[in-house]
Amino acid sequence: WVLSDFEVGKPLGRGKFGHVYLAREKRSNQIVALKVLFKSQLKQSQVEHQLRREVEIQSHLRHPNILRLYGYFYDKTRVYLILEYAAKGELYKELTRCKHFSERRSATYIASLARALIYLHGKHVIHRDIKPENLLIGAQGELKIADFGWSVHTFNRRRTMCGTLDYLPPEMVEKTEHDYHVDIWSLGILCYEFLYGVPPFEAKEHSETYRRIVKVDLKFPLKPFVSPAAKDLISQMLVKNSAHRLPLHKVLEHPWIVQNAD
Ligand SMILES: CC(C)CCNC(=O)Cn1cc(-c2ccc3c(-c4nc5ccccc5[nH]4)n[nH]c3c2)cn1
Repeated sequence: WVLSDFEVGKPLGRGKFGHVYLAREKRSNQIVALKVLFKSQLKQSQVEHQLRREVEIQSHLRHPNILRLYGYFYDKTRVYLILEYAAKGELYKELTRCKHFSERRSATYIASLARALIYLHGKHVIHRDIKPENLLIGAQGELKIADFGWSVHTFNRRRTMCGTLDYLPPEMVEKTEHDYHVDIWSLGILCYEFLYGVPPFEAKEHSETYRRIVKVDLKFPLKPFVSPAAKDLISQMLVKNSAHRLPLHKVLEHPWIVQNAD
């Protein structure tokens, strides 16, 4: 691929390492999201090797709820990633607009994320940044995990450096070992945030958020009304001991998911 294969359109978003543009591949007329990364910035952040590895992993992932990486190319100064275009944009903007989602919409999203995570764990890939900022919505309203953070493999220092702490599980806050159970914790946080519009351990100060996470200080507000079944599922995922968190296949069998997910 070369840049002239594409007709580049409006910017879709700005990431830490570069911008994403709407683009059309001229021969096929296929609409894509073209992410442009500056080599200079990659070099100074020493992420070139990590980027190469993530591109390698992502290009082999095929799942309806994981944003596709179709390919990549580079020129003298930039690296270009050819990504799937998600026609209905960023999920967190939709969540902000709606304040919170219905139980049916939340359960449908959680079920598709659980299936995507089962697929990823089957490929020994954990720790996707599954917070709202990293989720996009496809043309049919389906959820797409768009891993902005390149946190595909086991270690991922990125999250603790910047971005929200709300999604960190106790074992990460306490800097102990962590494994794929972290994704079940994050799914529980996401389910809570879909239903209430805010993450469960949100606090003004980081130190207070940390304290609430390690204590699993889980409280369910009276408003908006959320069914006991939904609270039951969240309570089985936000468990301090990672081995006791509800396994992903059990999430898909939970009554709240079975009764509410499309
Ligand atoms: C290291 C590499 C393999 C990671 C690859 N993944 C990423 O770079 C993550 N990433 C995805 C994007 C991204 C951002 C926005 C979109 C969009 C999109 N569709 C929109 C519709 C309306 C308004 C905004 C939209 N953004 N579709 N696909 C995207 C893809 C940016 N970074």
